[in-house]
Amino acid sequence: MKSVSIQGIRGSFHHEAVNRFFHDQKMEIIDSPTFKTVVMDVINGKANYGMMAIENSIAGAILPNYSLITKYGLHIIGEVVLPIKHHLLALPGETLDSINEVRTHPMALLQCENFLEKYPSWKLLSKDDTATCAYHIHIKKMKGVATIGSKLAAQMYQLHILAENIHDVSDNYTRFYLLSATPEKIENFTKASLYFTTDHTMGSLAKVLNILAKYKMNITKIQSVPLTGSIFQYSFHADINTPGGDDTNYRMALNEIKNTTGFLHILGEYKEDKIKK
Ligand SMILES: O=C(O)C(=O)C[C@]1(C(=O)O)C=C[C@@H](O)C=C1
Repeated sequence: MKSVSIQGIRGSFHHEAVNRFFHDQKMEIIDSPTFKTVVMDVINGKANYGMMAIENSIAGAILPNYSLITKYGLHIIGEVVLPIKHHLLALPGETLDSINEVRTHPMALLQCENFLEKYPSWKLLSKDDTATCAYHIHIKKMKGVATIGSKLAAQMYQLHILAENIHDVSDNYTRFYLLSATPEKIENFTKASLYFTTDHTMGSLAKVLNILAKYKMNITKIQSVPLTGSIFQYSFHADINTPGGDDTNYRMALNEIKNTTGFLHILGEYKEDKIKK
């Protein structure tokens, strides 16, 4: 059976992302405490793949993860766009009145600010991941303590849902990359992740963007990341839609971009995950 390392433990949104990507295919889930250890699991062959959150539609990009991917030369072989539905979970018998502390992942706290503002007396604690909090509440029988997490976590750790769908914005999505230590050829890929630098001359980034426009490549995301070893110089990550099937235009665009960039790496060519509402 193939394995996927996730940041956090089973029942987390990373676990949900694995389920969405692999559907009915049985995968072994490897719990890993940090994004760095997920990368190490993949590099050292402990896991075939790593699932890594890269951005949230409300909170934005997880910048250090871009650097982890490039520093360790990982390949992006898939994408998951997961609707994030947050629920308030606690031991059976608890009520909104009996709760005095909420512990969960900082992203979850950020995404549920409006709900939490209604309960100013609650102590809010940032922890490693939503599912680990659910597990601890269950195993240590933590009275008066709630977490914010998924329905999967509620089921797995026998917690009750005290309040459903407490995220501020109903359209709340997190995008994840599926990572591998070796490249995998994905037939008819519809998306590519490019990583490049431009020099500090006027219009150098615009040149790259114009080439992509000329070949009708839609940019779905562009992210600048500080270039290690330099002061205020940046590398760029661009995710683009590719036509799928005939990749002639895409290849021609890459050839032209190479001439205008310091370096150009293709981090992955994979299938786009379309948002399903
Ligand atoms: O704590 C979890 O359950 C996670 O999977 C982590 C994480 C994140 O890294 O942003 C994933 C998706 C949600 O946006 C909240 C938390």
